[in-house]
Amino acid sequence: MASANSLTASVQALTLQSTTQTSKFAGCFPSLNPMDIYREHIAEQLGKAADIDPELIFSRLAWTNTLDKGDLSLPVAALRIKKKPDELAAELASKFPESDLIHPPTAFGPHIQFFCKPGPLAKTVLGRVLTEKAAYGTNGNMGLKDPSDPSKGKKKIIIEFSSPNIAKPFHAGHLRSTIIGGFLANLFTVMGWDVIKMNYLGDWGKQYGLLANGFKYFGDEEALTKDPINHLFDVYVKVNRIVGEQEGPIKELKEQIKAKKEKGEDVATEEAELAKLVDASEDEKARRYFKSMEDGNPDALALWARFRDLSIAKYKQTYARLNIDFDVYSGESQVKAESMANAFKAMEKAGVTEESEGAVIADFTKHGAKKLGKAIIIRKDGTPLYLTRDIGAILERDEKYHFDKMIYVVAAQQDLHLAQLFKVTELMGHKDLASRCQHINFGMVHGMSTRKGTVKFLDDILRDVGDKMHEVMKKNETKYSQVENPEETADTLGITSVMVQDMTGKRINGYDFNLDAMTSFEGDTGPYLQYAHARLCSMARKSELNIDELSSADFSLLTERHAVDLIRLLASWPDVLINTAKTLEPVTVLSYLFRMTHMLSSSYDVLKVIGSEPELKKSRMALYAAARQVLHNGMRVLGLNPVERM
Ligand SMILES: NC(=[NH2+])NCCC[C@H](N)C(=O)O
Repeated sequence: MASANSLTASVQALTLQSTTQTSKFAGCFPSLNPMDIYREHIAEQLGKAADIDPELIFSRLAWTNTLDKGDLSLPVAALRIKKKPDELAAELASKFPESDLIHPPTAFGPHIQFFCKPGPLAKTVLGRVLTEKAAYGTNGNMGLKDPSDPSKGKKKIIIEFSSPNIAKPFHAGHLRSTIIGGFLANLFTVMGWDVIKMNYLGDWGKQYGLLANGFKYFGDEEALTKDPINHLFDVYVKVNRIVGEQEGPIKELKEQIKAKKEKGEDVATEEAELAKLVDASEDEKARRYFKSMEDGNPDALALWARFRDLSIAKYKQTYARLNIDFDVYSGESQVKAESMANAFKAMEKAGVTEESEGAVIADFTKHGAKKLGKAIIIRKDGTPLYLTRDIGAILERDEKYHFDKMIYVVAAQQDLHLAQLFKVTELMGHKDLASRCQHINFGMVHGMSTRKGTVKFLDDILRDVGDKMHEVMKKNETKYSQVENPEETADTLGITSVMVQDMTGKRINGYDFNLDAMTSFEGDTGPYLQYAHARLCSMARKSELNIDELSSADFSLLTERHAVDLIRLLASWPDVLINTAKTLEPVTVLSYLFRMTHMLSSSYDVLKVIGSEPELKKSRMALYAAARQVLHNGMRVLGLNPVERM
């Protein structure tokens, strides 16, 4: 399983080996990243030939988006030499000495394009992929506090994601947060960070009172243990219906009182009646119940804790299907009153808060942040709010974990909330803490529902997509009969479909949840990606070669353009990961993987394995095995489970 924990092991093995082999350039790891061998080489050679600081050249060498632009490119304007860039590029290109590693470079406008010579590249890249396996592309040095002194340890990151609300549906926003957060956790893990995965549950508030009372009327012990999430939701819906029914008469009576008062009539009877209605209402009972929780009533807290524990146990099962396990189940309930009180004092002292109609508010417009408006910090009745808890929590986490970075993966609908949280933190005097925090947001998903109805629990969605994939698989009888565990494979393919659809665009773009589109084999979909992986696995089986011995193949036989381009693409995988650590976009990885699958599918006819001479067969199989490995590594970072047959 591609849990972040198993990824950690791959990273560590390689990092240890790389620290013994360092480069004179900062951030250059030739033993981890083949392209760094080339960057180092170009920087030194060009530096010497043209008398330019090699460090400057090294830091300006960029990767390319398409292979026709070279393997590395140097935008010469960045060298800050007073000459027309086009002329300078031509001049420097001509000065570049003959090299074993690089073809004579060409100037293309203001860029110099460098193309690697295929022979040595194939040897380095394929050799490494086949021996480093899951560790190829990882870079444990990126997460070190001090890359020149590993004994100082790793940087620590908290990634808070998923964070559903107990007893309410797990909606599309939580699904996206789960997918993106899981991906970020894997990404930072392969970059050598110490990652803490945190789930901040919506597990506190008046809705709990409602739920607890509702459970007295509609609860069923057996149903609760069997399927807590669905049962609690049922109870929640039923008791909410009563709340809805009671609202009408209360509202009516309030209007009557208002009208009578305007006419100057006596309303004593009506007011007494209203007080009675309100007092007996579920809403008021819920408020009282929650108050008893806040006051520490042991019975109320015990019931709440049971609901919470059962829900978490169930969530864990669902997360496991997505290859995710959390290190910490925190939640709104876990924020200490003391932390909120301390935060409140700090806010008061810093002049962030003020009184307004009995409540305490923060008016950001007075603190140079017009767009953030005003926010209530403490309600009129003295109770804290969602924002207040987040303020307490951010301080607690800072104290407890001493993190270098914290990411909140939350829908763009909460942009204002997180901006307010970070601003308050800064204004309270924790500017440094605020600067270590980042909101990773994302757009909305429309129309997420199952085929049978609109129930929006994650399990239902995953089951539905899995069923659909099962139908698709059954259509190919011969293949279907060879799949060992078709149900499990269908489940994996379904989950892949959902996740790939989610990661196809930039995070901020919303999309329509489209069951037919995501489960199709046409286009860049999850099933297509899995198919590409399964096909490479099948090729390895049919070749009857020993995959562990392929690194001894003669790579110089791989001379065709298709082979060379594929190797060049495999060479860039470590750079793709480094770039992803900057964009923090799953699509950066995903589009790389689809580029590879397209290249593979156009290679099969040209680079045949079966039927080729033994040596050629072996070297081509080595190429495909390396491609499979990188595909596998990329899918694992995305949180996908690559299948071997389908
Ligand atoms: N620290 C936070 N506020 N995280 C986001 C929590 C999301 C919240 N439970 C919701 O469903 O809307």
